Amino acid sequence: MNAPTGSTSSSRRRKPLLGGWRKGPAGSTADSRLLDTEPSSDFTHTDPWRVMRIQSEFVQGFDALAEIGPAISVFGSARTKPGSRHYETGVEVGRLLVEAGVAVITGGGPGSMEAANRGASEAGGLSIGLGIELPFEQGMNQWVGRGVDFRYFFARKTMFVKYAQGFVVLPGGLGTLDELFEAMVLVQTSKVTQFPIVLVDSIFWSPLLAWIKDVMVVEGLVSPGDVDILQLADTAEEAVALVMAGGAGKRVAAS
Ligand SMILES: CC(C)=CCNc1ncnc2c1ncn2[C@@H]1O[C@H](COP(=O)(O)O)[C@@H](O)[C@H]1O
Repeated sequence: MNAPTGSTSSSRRRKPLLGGWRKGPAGSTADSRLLDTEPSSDFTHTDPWRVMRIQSEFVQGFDALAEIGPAISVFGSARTKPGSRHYETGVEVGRLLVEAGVAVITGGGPGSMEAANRGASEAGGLSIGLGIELPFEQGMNQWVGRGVDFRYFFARKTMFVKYAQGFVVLPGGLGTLDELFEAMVLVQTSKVTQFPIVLVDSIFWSPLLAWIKDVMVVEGLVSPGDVDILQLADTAEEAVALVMAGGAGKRVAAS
């Protein structure tokens, strides 16, 4: 990009400027163009505009969550129904986490997310939902006390990790596995440390763990030690005890 004068000489060629001024129509300035009424709103669908929106999601998330104190993120199926075994375990996990002194963060949706928010809210704790815009309108579950809505999965996923000191993962589908494997990779690559990941319900998770050990480890695709990134629990009590043995428990003890 040229310097503001628009001139370059071959003998003293200027370095390209990052973020240099761009010449607009004659007689216009950045200010005047900003204040002009746009003839069309198409610009709001361009990538530079999206970058601003993405940036605003991070700012909004940081603002909402920076001061929540110790917290644990709870993941699990959007499809479990109240009264089902997995839903009731989720309620119990939410309640016990609050009793252990931490805030509960979920995806803010239905099913096991709602269950964990419900347990946290009924126990009088901070119940957080990080909602995601989806093609089918869902809305935040009614047990979310503090909600933040996201358009972009990746911005939302940053918040789950950044503001929690561990994950409890209830049985779930693709969304739950996506969140679980992202966390595993962050631990495997030391992007996060002291970050317990606790899977609840050995009947549900054992086949996946067996496949990791018997296929991935045997083929040399992951290290035997990578399996230890995950801990297995069968009850809400066990899960909360394991997850609180990490960074969240230390923060509660220190406060
Ligand atoms: C009934 C239905 C599909 C509702 C979707 N509504 C949702 N609202 C918020 N987060 C969601 C939703 N669906 C998936 N997720 C994300 O993916 C996980 C659940 O996906 P799944 O049901 O396991 O695959 C949750 O932990 C959540 O973070």
